[in-house]
Amino acid sequence: MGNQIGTIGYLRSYNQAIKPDRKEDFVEDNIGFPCRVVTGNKAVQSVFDIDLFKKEEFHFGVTQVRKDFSEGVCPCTLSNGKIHEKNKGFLIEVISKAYGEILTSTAKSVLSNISKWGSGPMDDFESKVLTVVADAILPNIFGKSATPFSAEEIILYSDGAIELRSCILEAIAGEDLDKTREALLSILEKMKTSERYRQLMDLGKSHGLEEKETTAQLLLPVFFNGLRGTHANLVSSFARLDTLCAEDREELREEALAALKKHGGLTREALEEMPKIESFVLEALRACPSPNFWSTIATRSTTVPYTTESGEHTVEIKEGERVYASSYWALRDPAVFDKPDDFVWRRFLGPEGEARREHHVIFHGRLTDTPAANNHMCPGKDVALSVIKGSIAILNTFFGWELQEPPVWTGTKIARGSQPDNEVKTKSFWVQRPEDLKEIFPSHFDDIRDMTTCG
Ligand code: HEM
Repeated sequence: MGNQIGTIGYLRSYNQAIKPDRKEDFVEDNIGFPCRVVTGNKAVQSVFDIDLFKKEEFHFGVTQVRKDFSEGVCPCTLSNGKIHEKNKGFLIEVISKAYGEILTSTAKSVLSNISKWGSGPMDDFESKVLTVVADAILPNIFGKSATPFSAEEIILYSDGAIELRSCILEAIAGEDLDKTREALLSILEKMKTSERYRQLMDLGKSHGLEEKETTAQLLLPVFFNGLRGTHANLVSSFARLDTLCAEDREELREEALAALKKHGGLTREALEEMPKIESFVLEALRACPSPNFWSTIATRSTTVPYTTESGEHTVEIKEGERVYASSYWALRDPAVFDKPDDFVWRRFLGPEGEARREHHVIFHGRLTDTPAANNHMCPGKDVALSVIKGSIAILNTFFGWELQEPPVWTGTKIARGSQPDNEVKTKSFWVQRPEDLKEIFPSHFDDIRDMTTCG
């Protein structure tokens, strides 16, 4: 298959274009360039080995980072070797500092944003959710900026900073990057005037990074990997709530309410007492993960062993071969997830659910693994899970809504990633259990109570 046909197939059918037959886990394919597509859950574990597979600098699968938007600095995610270790070491420190207050700021962000939403239809609901994510995460990294980062500029910058790979489409005629450039400059200005900018630069220096490199690592890795990644998975998790029956929604609500009451708010102890919320969120992230792939290049010719239902296999990979691993299909591998196409929100409960975390590879590693400077696992795993679980617990417990359309996921829409094919828009939004909301979050109650209440 040629590059052109491969591109058309992938852009048209996205995950479905690489649907596996489950007999072979390293399939030769073309998704705009020749590659091995890896879809088995056990097989992707070998792709995490950074001695065998490296990142293609500046490239994410079918897309590439525009060098003029990153000042020619390769973002952490796509760097290798010693440079990756410096970048990752710095970001691990930045993100672990952000983790301390993440639940307090998540509760504050969700409730203060909701107080501005009103109860009428919200056609821009998804961008409102991005503001929630930005307000929860960014103050823990940059301190309190005089002017907060806006969802609009984050979308403009992160959409424009990435383009289709040049070998796929020579150029997208007439693309207007002026707005992207303006958004980039606005984000940079807010970063530079933020409370913690100097501290961040000093931290970068202690990891051997110059100011330009430190700034670049705070841009794409935080605003694209971090915010857009968390946003896509939160929108999906929110929409999945709509697919549950009323009894199941109530069961999740009761669990969260008891934990929030007992601990007087969204604390780490409270979240630990919400295994059902956690299982629901992990299942939402399994059913439609964002990102849905990892692209790598073989560092040397090698023989990779792997197991499928039909037994033990080996595959010969040549040096320089592109290996494109699909988390979408790895998380739907029937060898490790029973009835993978069904949304089973209790899947990650109990001892069996605990064991299944080993196969939950959304963060580029097992959920039970630890991100480190010498692996490519996501350093924002705990921050992201706290924001998503905390937001879902508050939304489902104290609020009700009706969507304009029921969500549908086909895995065919590249522009939607993990989110439902149809944009999530609300028809109405209301407060429920106002007395409990007042008891647990008194300082937010006055701002919210004017919304229509119910229950
Ligand atoms: C649910 C939300 C998130 C998911 C599913 C996710 C997933 C991932 C995945 C799969 C990778 C590896 C990408 C690759 O190798 O191609 C990655 C890398 C990364 N993520 Fe996340 N991420 C999320 C949220 C975050 C957050 C909140 C942050 C930071 C605030 C963050 C920062 C990073 C960074 C810096 C890397 C590069 C790691 C490296 O190169 O070693 N992510 N993430």
